[in-house]
Amino acid sequence: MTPTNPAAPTATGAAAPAVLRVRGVTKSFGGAAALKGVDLDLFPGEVHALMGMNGAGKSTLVQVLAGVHQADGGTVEVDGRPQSALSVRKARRLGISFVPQRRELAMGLTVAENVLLGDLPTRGRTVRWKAVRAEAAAALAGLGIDIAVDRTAGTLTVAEQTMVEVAREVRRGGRVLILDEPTACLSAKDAHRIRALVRRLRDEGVAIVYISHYIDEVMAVADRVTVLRDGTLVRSAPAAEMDAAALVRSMVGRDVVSTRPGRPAPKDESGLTIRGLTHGRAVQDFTVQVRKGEIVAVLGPAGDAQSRLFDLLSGRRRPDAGEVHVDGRRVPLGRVRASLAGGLRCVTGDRRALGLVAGLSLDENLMMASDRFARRRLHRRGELARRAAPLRDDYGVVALTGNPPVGSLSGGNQQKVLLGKWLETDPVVCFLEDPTNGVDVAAMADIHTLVDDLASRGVAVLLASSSAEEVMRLADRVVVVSAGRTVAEHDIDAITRDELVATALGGQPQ
Ligand SMILES: Nc1ncnc2c1ncn2[C@@H]1O[C@H](COP(=O)(O)OP(=O)(O)OP(=O)(O)O)[C@@H](O)[C@H]1O
Repeated sequence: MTPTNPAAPTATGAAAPAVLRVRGVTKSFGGAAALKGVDLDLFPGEVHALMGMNGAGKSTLVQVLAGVHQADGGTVEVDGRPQSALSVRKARRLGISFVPQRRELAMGLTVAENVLLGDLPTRGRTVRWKAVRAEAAAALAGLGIDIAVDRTAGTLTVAEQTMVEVAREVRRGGRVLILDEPTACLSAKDAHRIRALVRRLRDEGVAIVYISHYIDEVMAVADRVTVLRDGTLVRSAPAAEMDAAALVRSMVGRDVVSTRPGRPAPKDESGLTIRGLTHGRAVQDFTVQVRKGEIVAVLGPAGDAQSRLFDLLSGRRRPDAGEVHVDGRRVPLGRVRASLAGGLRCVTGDRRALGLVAGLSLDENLMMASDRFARRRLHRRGELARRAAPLRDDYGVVALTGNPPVGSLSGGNQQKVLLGKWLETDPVVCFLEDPTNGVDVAAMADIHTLVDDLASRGVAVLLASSSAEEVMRLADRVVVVSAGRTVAEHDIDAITRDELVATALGGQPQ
């Protein structure tokens, strides 16, 4: 099981010694083991995918390598030299760079300032701003990234933010680049740009650790794949020796099939009617009708129109124009309370910032929405656990220890808590923004079944998704949005996946 080869061929075919060699790394949190003796060899000029189900230990392992967590046991060698007690600073000095799931740019600063953060060129005590711009522009151009250096980081798309972070890390001398789900929630086009950048860095000799839940993507980009399950390495092999089904089996321990079920036909009554909804440039004249029991998808890059739709439908923001009707009744806009009272349940795509309260426990988060509707204020601890238990089961939420803070759960488990929290509160209409963001293949299949059940119960579902596969799997109809405007609308059985991707990329299907 342990990868024993001391050297592996690089993309150029030459043998090179491992830049990073990990042996028997263990790590526990509160007495529960997240890593149980993991080995990993990483070679220059390879894309090494790290795969596994939610909670398998991928993020913990890379955080040990990046010095964020200290391992309890085992060894890490960089260029053949054992490193004890890696800190973030030490890891960085050794050329190990980490781009975490959540982007970490200073959003108020410019792209140039972010690329050179911590290393601004100065003369005496004055920053040489011209040099800042020139050096940042050169760093970006050197990687083929076309982003103006004067733009404020906050105005960048998620894909652009990722590229700027990668440029910063490469400029700092990163020889090992760890990317934790760099394409989660990106449109097909943006994900393609990120993968092109990864291949380019690989060809320049950078060793890349690539965490992703997208099997097709891993098969396309990875040279080697290591699979973790329950904190243990179950397989490490060249990607060419694996196929998608075998990969799923080694991650999950069984086959996973997620096929479109025969759902009852939608009712004739409208569950949700949106007319002329407009907010700035993000959403322009958006009109859609969703019948009870129907799933209508809004396909477009995550982030812009989709999060704005979340803001408008949930009442967080008031639109410039437009009307929303739920079950035939007009819902006052711009007030969260009115949106909830109207029967709308909106599940955000930004679970960390908007969806969950990180400091509260798993069970408290899971029951928070139901308790709000029941106007329940006081909890006895045992009672909370008793009420939350069936929901944990139904939504397949798994924690290492009893009832930890929700923020310590793996990404996929957090996503299940978020869905459980809202879907159990008698919705008339659900707006779901990228509901399988960051979840593993098995959880993805589970969540798709939950959404099917929701529609079968007669709920009108508006699904914002950046994944054509997900839209094909779930939706009855699809609305394609680009730059805030609807550019196409199709019945799902009247369009193929490839035509859908082509439309989303800007062209009209023939
Ligand atoms: N700081 C922490 N405190 C307590 N438990 C933690 C902490 N960090 C991780 N864990 C637990 O360790 C296990 C491994 O988590 P990890 O985040 O490494 O999984 P993962 O494979 O990256 O999952 P995902 O695909 O969902 O991101 C999980 O059960 C998680 O709840």
